[in-house]
Amino acid sequence: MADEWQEAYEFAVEVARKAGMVIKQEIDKEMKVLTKSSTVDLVTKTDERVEKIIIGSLKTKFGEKAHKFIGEESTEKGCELTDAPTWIIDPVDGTTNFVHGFPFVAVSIAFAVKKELEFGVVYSCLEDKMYRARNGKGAFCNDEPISVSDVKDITKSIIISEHGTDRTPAKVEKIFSTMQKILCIPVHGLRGSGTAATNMCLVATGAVEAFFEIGIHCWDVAAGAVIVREAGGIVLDVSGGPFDLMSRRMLSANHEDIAKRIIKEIEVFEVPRDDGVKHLQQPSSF
Ligand SMILES: O=P(O)(O)OC(CO)CO
Ligand SMILES: [Mg+2]
Repeated sequence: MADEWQEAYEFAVEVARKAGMVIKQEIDKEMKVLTKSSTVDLVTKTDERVEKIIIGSLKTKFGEKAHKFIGEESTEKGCELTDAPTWIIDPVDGTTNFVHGFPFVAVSIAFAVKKELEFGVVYSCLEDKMYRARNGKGAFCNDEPISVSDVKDITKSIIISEHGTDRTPAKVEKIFSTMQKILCIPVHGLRGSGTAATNMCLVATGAVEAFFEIGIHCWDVAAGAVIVREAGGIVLDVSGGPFDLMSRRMLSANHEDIAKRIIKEIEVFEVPRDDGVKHLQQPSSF
Protein backbone atom coordinates (compact mmCIF):
# COMPACT_ATOMS: atom_id res chain seq x y z
CA MET A 1 0.00 0.00 0.00
CA ALA A 2 1.48 3.35 -1.06
CA ASP A 3 0.49 5.55 1.85
CA GLU A 4 -1.20 3.35 4.36
CA TRP A 5 -1.45 5.73 7.32
CA GLN A 6 -2.21 9.09 5.68
CA GLU A 7 -5.94 8.79 6.35
CA ALA A 8 -5.29 7.98 10.01
CA TYR A 9 -2.97 11.01 10.24
CA GLU A 10 -5.57 13.35 8.80
CA PHE A 11 -8.27 11.89 11.02
CA ALA A 12 -6.07 12.36 14.10
CA VAL A 13 -5.90 16.10 13.35
CA GLU A 14 -9.71 16.22 13.10
CA VAL A 15 -10.15 14.33 16.37
CA ALA A 16 -7.59 16.48 18.20
CA ARG A 17 -9.46 19.62 17.12
CA LYS A 18 -12.77 18.17 18.29
CA ALA A 19 -11.19 17.23 21.65
CA GLY A 20 -9.71 20.71 22.01
CA MET A 21 -13.13 22.30 21.49
CA VAL A 22 -14.49 20.26 24.41
CA ILE A 23 -11.58 21.36 26.63
CA LYS A 24 -12.17 25.01 25.70
CA GLN A 25 -15.87 24.71 26.55
CA GLU A 26 -15.16 23.08 29.90
CA ILE A 27 -12.22 25.16 31.20
CA ASP A 28 -14.42 27.90 32.63
CA LYS A 29 -16.97 25.55 34.21
CA GLU A 30 -17.06 24.40 37.83
CA MET A 31 -14.90 21.26 37.99
CA LYS A 32 -14.34 18.48 40.46
CA VAL A 33 -10.61 17.83 40.86
CA LEU A 34 -9.35 14.38 41.87
CA THR A 35 -5.78 13.17 42.34
CA LYS A 36 -3.80 10.20 40.97
CA SER A 37 -0.17 9.26 41.79
CA SER A 38 0.29 12.14 44.27
CA THR A 39 -1.74 14.98 45.77
CA VAL A 40 -0.44 17.27 43.02
CA ASP A 41 -1.11 14.86 40.13
CA LEU A 42 -4.56 16.13 39.15
CA VAL A 43 -7.36 14.67 37.07
CA THR A 44 -10.85 15.93 36.18
CA LYS A 45 -13.99 14.55 34.52
CA THR A 46 -12.89 16.42 31.39
CA ASP A 47 -9.72 14.29 31.12
CA GLU A 48 -11.86 11.13 31.16
CA ARG A 49 -14.57 12.54 28.93
CA VAL A 50 -12.13 13.80 26.28
CA GLU A 51 -10.24 10.49 26.24
CA LYS A 52 -13.53 8.62 25.68
CA ILE A 53 -14.41 10.98 22.82
CA ILE A 54 -10.99 10.46 21.17
CA ILE A 55 -10.90 6.66 21.54
CA GLY A 56 -14.61 6.39 20.61
CA SER A 57 -14.06 8.43 17.41
CA LEU A 58 -11.02 6.33 16.44
CA LYS A 59 -12.87 3.05 17.05
CA THR A 60 -15.86 4.23 15.03
CA LYS A 61 -13.58 5.17 12.15
CA PHE A 62 -11.16 2.22 12.17
CA GLY A 63 -13.16 -0.55 13.87
CA GLU A 64 -13.26 -1.82 17.46
CA LYS A 65 -10.39 -4.29 17.16
CA ALA A 66 -8.14 -3.04 14.33
CA HIS A 67 -5.93 -0.89 16.56
CA LYS A 68 -4.69 -0.83 20.14
CA PHE A 69 -4.90 2.15 22.49
CA ILE A 70 -2.69 3.52 25.23
CA GLY A 71 -4.54 6.39 26.91
CA GLU A 72 -3.54 8.32 30.01
CA GLU A 73 -6.91 7.85 31.71
CA SER A 74 -7.72 4.30 30.57
CA THR A 75 -4.38 2.54 31.06
CA GLU A 76 -4.50 1.21 34.58
CA LYS A 77 -1.62 -1.20 35.10
CA GLY A 78 1.26 -0.20 32.89
CA CYS A 79 1.10 -0.07 29.15
CA GLU A 80 2.46 -2.47 26.64
CA LEU A 81 3.62 -1.28 23.25
CA THR A 82 3.32 -4.17 20.79
CA ASP A 83 3.85 -4.42 17.02
CA ALA A 84 0.15 -3.72 16.48
CA PRO A 85 -0.93 -0.29 15.20
CA THR A 86 -1.28 1.63 18.46
CA TRP A 87 -2.68 5.04 19.36
CA ILE A 88 -0.97 6.79 22.29
CA ILE A 89 -3.22 9.48 23.73
CA ASP A 90 -3.06 12.23 26.31
CA PRO A 91 -6.50 13.85 26.24
CA VAL A 92 -5.53 16.82 28.42
CA ASP A 93 -1.78 17.40 28.70
CA GLY A 94 -1.38 20.09 31.32
CA THR A 95 -4.25 19.13 33.60
CA THR A 96 -2.87 21.38 36.36
CA ASN A 97 -2.91 24.29 33.90
CA PHE A 98 -6.46 23.32 32.90
CA VAL A 99 -7.60 23.33 36.54
CA HIS A 100 -6.01 26.73 37.20
CA GLY A 101 -6.83 28.38 33.88
CA PHE A 102 -3.11 28.71 33.06
CA PRO A 103 -3.30 29.10 29.31
CA PHE A 104 -1.35 26.10 27.95
CA VAL A 105 -3.32 22.89 27.55
CA ALA A 106 -2.78 20.37 24.77
CA VAL A 107 -4.37 17.29 23.24
CA SER A 108 -1.66 14.83 22.26
CA ILE A 109 -2.31 11.96 19.84
CA ALA A 110 0.44 9.72 18.44
CA PHE A 111 0.34 6.59 16.33
CA ALA A 112 2.92 3.80 16.34
CA VAL A 113 3.29 0.77 14.07
CA LYS A 114 5.72 -2.05 14.88
CA LYS A 115 6.82 -0.01 17.91
CA GLU A 116 7.92 2.89 15.68
CA LEU A 117 6.15 6.26 15.92
CA GLU A 118 4.49 7.01 12.58
CA PHE A 119 2.88 10.41 13.25
CA GLY A 120 2.05 12.82 16.05
CA VAL A 121 -0.53 15.56 16.54
CA VAL A 122 -0.45 18.11 19.37
CA TYR A 123 -3.30 20.62 19.55
CA SER A 124 -2.48 23.48 21.92
CA CYS A 125 -6.15 24.28 22.11
CA LEU A 126 -6.22 27.54 24.08
CA GLU A 127 -3.71 29.08 21.65
CA ASP A 128 -5.45 27.35 18.72
CA LYS A 129 -2.15 25.94 17.46
CA MET A 130 -2.35 22.61 15.64
CA TYR A 131 1.07 20.97 15.51
CA ARG A 132 1.48 17.83 13.43
CA ALA A 133 4.18 15.70 11.86
CA ARG A 134 4.47 12.44 10.03
CA ASN A 135 7.64 10.44 9.49
CA GLY A 136 9.48 11.80 6.49
CA LYS A 137 6.82 14.41 5.69
CA GLY A 138 7.85 17.41 7.79
CA ALA A 139 6.41 19.19 10.81
CA PHE A 140 3.78 21.92 10.73
CA CYS A 141 1.98 24.39 12.96
CA ASN A 142 -1.38 25.48 11.57
CA ASP A 143 -0.23 24.14 8.19
CA GLU A 144 2.97 26.25 8.13
CA PRO A 145 6.26 24.28 8.10
CA ILE A 146 8.24 24.57 11.34
CA SER A 147 11.89 23.95 12.14
CA VAL A 148 14.14 23.96 15.18
CA SER A 149 16.46 26.80 16.18
CA ASP A 150 19.99 26.89 14.69
CA VAL A 151 21.61 28.06 17.97
CA LYS A 152 24.45 25.68 18.93
CA ASP A 153 25.96 27.73 21.73
CA ILE A 154 24.25 26.81 25.01
CA THR A 155 24.97 30.29 26.44
CA LYS A 156 22.63 31.70 23.77
CA SER A 157 19.82 29.22 24.51
CA ILE A 158 16.54 28.94 26.38
CA ILE A 159 15.99 25.53 27.96
CA ILE A 160 12.74 24.03 29.26
CA SER A 161 12.36 21.63 32.14
CA GLU A 162 9.51 20.95 34.55
CA HIS A 163 9.19 20.09 38.24
CA GLY A 164 6.97 17.02 37.81
CA THR A 165 4.42 15.70 40.29
CA ASP A 166 6.68 13.73 42.66
CA ARG A 167 7.40 15.89 45.70
CA THR A 168 9.79 13.46 47.38
CA PRO A 169 12.44 15.90 48.74
CA ALA A 170 15.40 13.91 47.37
CA LYS A 171 13.93 13.98 43.86
CA VAL A 172 12.96 17.64 44.04
CA GLU A 173 16.51 18.39 45.17
CA LYS A 174 17.97 16.65 42.10
CA ILE A 175 15.56 18.46 39.78
CA PHE A 176 16.45 21.85 41.26
CA SER A 177 20.15 21.07 41.37
CA THR A 178 20.06 20.19 37.64
CA MET A 179 18.14 23.38 36.88
CA GLN A 180 20.58 25.46 38.92
CA LYS A 181 23.59 24.02 37.10
CA ILE A 182 22.02 24.64 33.70
CA LEU A 183 20.93 28.17 34.65
CA CYS A 184 24.47 28.97 35.80
CA ILE A 185 26.22 27.75 32.62
CA PRO A 186 24.71 30.39 32.04
CA VAL A 187 21.80 30.05 29.60
CA HIS A 188 19.55 32.93 28.53
CA GLY A 189 16.66 31.44 30.50
CA LEU A 190 14.79 28.46 31.87
CA ARG A 191 11.12 28.03 31.04
CA GLY A 192 8.24 25.57 31.34
CA SER A 193 4.72 25.72 29.88
CA GLY A 194 3.32 23.01 32.17
CA THR A 195 2.62 20.63 29.29
CA ALA A 196 5.28 18.30 27.95
CA ALA A 197 3.57 18.05 24.57
CA THR A 198 3.59 21.85 24.14
CA ASN A 199 7.17 22.06 25.43
CA MET A 200 8.26 19.69 22.66
CA CYS A 201 6.44 21.82 20.10
CA LEU A 202 8.32 24.86 21.42
CA VAL A 203 11.56 22.99 20.63
CA ALA A 204 10.15 22.17 17.19
CA THR A 205 9.32 25.81 16.37
CA GLY A 206 12.69 27.10 17.56
CA ALA A 207 11.28 29.12 20.46
CA VAL A 208 13.57 27.19 22.80
CA GLU A 209 16.62 25.01 22.15
CA ALA A 210 15.78 22.01 24.37
CA PHE A 211 13.32 20.39 26.74
CA PHE A 212 14.13 17.51 29.08
CA GLU A 213 12.27 15.76 31.87
CA ILE A 214 12.45 12.60 33.97
CA GLY A 215 9.04 11.30 35.12
CA ILE A 216 6.92 12.14 32.07
CA HIS A 217 4.85 9.34 30.53
CA CYS A 218 4.71 7.90 27.02
CA TRP A 219 1.45 9.75 26.25
CA ASP A 220 3.05 13.11 27.18
CA VAL A 221 5.89 12.84 24.64
CA ALA A 222 4.99 10.34 21.88
CA ALA A 223 3.40 12.87 19.50
CA GLY A 224 5.96 15.56 20.35
CA ALA A 225 8.82 13.19 19.53
CA VAL A 226 7.71 12.90 15.89
CA ILE A 227 7.14 16.67 15.69
CA VAL A 228 10.63 17.51 17.05
CA ARG A 229 12.37 15.01 14.74
CA GLU A 230 10.48 16.17 11.67
CA ALA A 231 11.32 19.78 12.55
CA GLY A 232 15.02 18.81 12.37
CA GLY A 233 15.65 18.18 16.06
CA ILE A 234 16.76 15.15 18.06
CA VAL A 235 15.02 13.11 20.77
CA LEU A 236 17.22 11.15 23.16
CA ASP A 237 17.33 9.50 26.55
CA VAL A 238 18.59 11.89 29.27
CA SER A 239 21.88 9.93 29.27
CA GLY A 240 22.41 10.60 25.57
CA GLY A 241 21.41 7.06 24.54
CA PRO A 242 18.49 6.25 22.27
CA PHE A 243 15.04 7.54 23.26
CA ASP A 244 12.92 4.81 24.84
CA LEU A 245 9.22 5.74 24.80
CA MET A 246 8.43 3.66 27.89
CA SER A 247 11.38 4.86 30.02
CA ARG A 248 9.77 8.08 31.30
CA ARG A 249 13.01 9.92 30.43
CA MET A 250 13.33 12.27 27.49
CA LEU A 251 15.58 15.00 26.14
CA SER A 252 14.63 16.81 22.96
CA ALA A 253 16.93 19.39 21.42
CA ASN A 254 17.57 21.39 18.29
CA HIS A 255 21.16 20.14 17.98
CA GLU A 256 23.57 17.55 19.37
CA ASP A 257 25.87 20.27 20.81
CA ILE A 258 23.06 21.64 23.00
CA ALA A 259 21.99 18.13 24.03
CA LYS A 260 25.53 17.09 24.99
CA ARG A 261 26.02 20.17 27.18
CA ILE A 262 22.72 19.61 29.02
CA ILE A 263 23.44 15.91 29.56
CA LYS A 264 26.62 16.85 31.47
CA GLU A 265 24.44 18.58 34.09
CA ILE A 266 21.40 16.26 34.42
CA GLU A 267 21.21 14.48 37.75
CA VAL A 268 19.38 11.30 36.83
CA PHE A 269 17.01 9.62 39.28
CA GLU A 270 15.09 6.35 39.05
CA VAL A 271 11.44 6.23 37.99
CA PRO A 272 9.35 3.12 37.32
CA ARG A 273 8.90 2.52 33.59
CA ASP A 274 5.51 2.85 31.90
CA ASP A 275 5.63 -0.77 30.70
CA GLY A 276 6.47 -2.14 34.15
CA VAL A 277 9.78 -3.64 32.94
CA LYS A 278 12.03 -3.67 36.00
CA HIS A 279 15.34 -2.24 34.85
CA LEU A 280 16.88 -1.48 31.52
CA GLN A 281 20.38 -0.11 31.19
CA GLN A 282 20.33 3.14 29.20
CA PRO A 283 23.34 3.13 26.88
CA SER A 284 24.94 6.53 26.35
CA SER A 285 25.95 7.53 22.83
CA PHE A 286 27.90 10.62 23.96
O1 LIG B 1 -1.13 17.07 32.69
P1 LIG B 1 -0.65 15.70 32.54
O2 LIG B 1 -1.30 14.99 31.37
O3 LIG B 1 -0.72 14.89 33.79
O4 LIG B 1 0.90 15.73 32.07
C1 LIG B 1 1.91 16.46 32.74
C2 LIG B 1 3.16 15.58 32.89
O5 LIG B 1 2.86 14.35 33.44
C3 LIG B 1 2.31 17.65 31.92
O6 LIG B 1 2.91 17.26 30.72
MG1 LIG C 1 0.24 14.62 30.09
